[in-house]
Amino acid sequence: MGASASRFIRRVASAPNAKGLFSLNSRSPATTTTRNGFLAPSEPLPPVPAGLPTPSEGMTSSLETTSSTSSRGGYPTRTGRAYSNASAYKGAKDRVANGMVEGPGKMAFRRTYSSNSIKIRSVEVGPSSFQKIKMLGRGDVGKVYLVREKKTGKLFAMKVLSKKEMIQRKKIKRALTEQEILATSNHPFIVTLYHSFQSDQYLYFCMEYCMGGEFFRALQTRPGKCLPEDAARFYAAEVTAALEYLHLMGFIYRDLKPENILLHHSGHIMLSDFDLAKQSGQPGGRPATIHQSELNGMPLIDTRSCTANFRTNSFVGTEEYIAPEVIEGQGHTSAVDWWTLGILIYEMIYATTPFKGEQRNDTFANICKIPVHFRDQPKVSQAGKDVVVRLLDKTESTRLGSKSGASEVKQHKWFAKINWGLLRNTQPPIIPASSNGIDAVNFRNLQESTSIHLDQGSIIIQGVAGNPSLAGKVPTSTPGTPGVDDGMENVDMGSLFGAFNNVTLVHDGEC
Ligand SMILES: Nc1ncnc2c1ncn2[C@@H]1O[C@H](COP(=O)(O)OP(=O)(O)OP(=O)(O)O)[C@@H](O)[C@H]1O
Repeated sequence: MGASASRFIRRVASAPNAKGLFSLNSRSPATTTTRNGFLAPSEPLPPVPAGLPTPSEGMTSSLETTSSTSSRGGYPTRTGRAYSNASAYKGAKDRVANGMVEGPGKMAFRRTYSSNSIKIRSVEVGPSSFQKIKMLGRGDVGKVYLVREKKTGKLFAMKVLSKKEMIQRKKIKRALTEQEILATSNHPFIVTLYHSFQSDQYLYFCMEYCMGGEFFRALQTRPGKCLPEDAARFYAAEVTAALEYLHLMGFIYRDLKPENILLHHSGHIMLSDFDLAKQSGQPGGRPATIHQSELNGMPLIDTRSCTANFRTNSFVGTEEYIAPEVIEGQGHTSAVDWWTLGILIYEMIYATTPFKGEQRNDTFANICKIPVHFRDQPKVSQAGKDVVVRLLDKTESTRLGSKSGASEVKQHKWFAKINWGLLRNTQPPIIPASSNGIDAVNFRNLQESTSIHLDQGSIIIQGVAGNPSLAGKVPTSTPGTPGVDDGMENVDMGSLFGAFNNVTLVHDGEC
């Protein structure tokens, strides 16, 4: 592997810090099918109804183990992660408008945000409903496959996580968190979940297939491995819209990096990999408050208030993207996501992250101590440098976004050219190579030593996820015994994975 490639390898580390455990990580992409079209809700959100529950205040600390990560199949990666559960976003979804938007020369459908936009049903498929086509990516405890649903012929990305690995690496909570976020999110820039279910050995996430592959890989193939400032601004804007939505739902993402940004075939982004995300203690988040814009007096949603006063101590993230307050073990808030946005913008423009050191400790020391430095080339506007400096403010309380969240970031002058309401109708700077989907031209060729056979898995209906009405409709098996070996015979899989919901999610316009 070349030097430039190895530069991107983030090893995930596990080492206790002052107040919590510490975990770093890496990634790769995969997803599927289309829904009715594409468009994102980055326009100002309507006021939040009063009376929504408020989160517990004060500091919480979560203990999380970590994994180490290197490269995936020879493809550079980095690190970070966390956990959560299911009914969080309904409130947030209820707050947003929906509709159909007409863009220049074409019409696209916007995902809707009404409470009716996602219908949750008992799971209607199982592993054997799908035919495996190829492996798209792999992570610490799972693999992501391009699959075709036998009945409909539709393509999906199927993430398959090994229960045994999750137990051994203490990653169960993370999988539950990921499921909750995916199952409740309804945003054009967040990867869509269609089904989730479990067999005796695996958890399955059947997701939209992001045919454009990893944004990280797209960056690697650009001249100089970077983007012109205008293009960087476009992707930063889409990421900001996605973070705005997550914060509104009460989630802190905590693992923004190019490897976790997938590209829809249209070229728009789709955020993925939510196992490091953290729920702010309150399902649905805390009610947003409204501020008046200092620029034009318009009302602005304060997404910061949705996670306000929630601090967590987990040491998670990707080495070069970790915020100073995480390293220093002070606990952190949703402001960490604005820090990572600053690193992302810098990396998109300069093809490197700003604080990268020889060793991990050098990187951490740089993050905490040295100011961000801008090279002479490429030339970057003053506003571009300013937004990076403001996002990379080492003092969390004065960082851009720390007062009122996304609306504050969106108002920075660097984003003045962005039409937030039409972001989804804007032509993305990179249009992924077109493909029939099956050839997965935007993915590396990965070989797997041990293959997972989808036909051999039967769904387990159990715990809170269990639905008696499904008995007899899908093959079931007794949790905890068959196929689980190597000292796992006595592990009560039923209780460990009982909170993993077997569901089919029907999105607007689908049936
Ligand atoms: N929806 C998708 N569409 C296309 N490719 C995808 C999709 N989801 C994941 N992938 C591919 O699979 C790779 C691994 O996915 P992901 O990072 O979600 O797995 P993971 O097991 O959580 O990994 P990690 O250990 O880094 O958390 C991605 O980098 C990407 O290449």
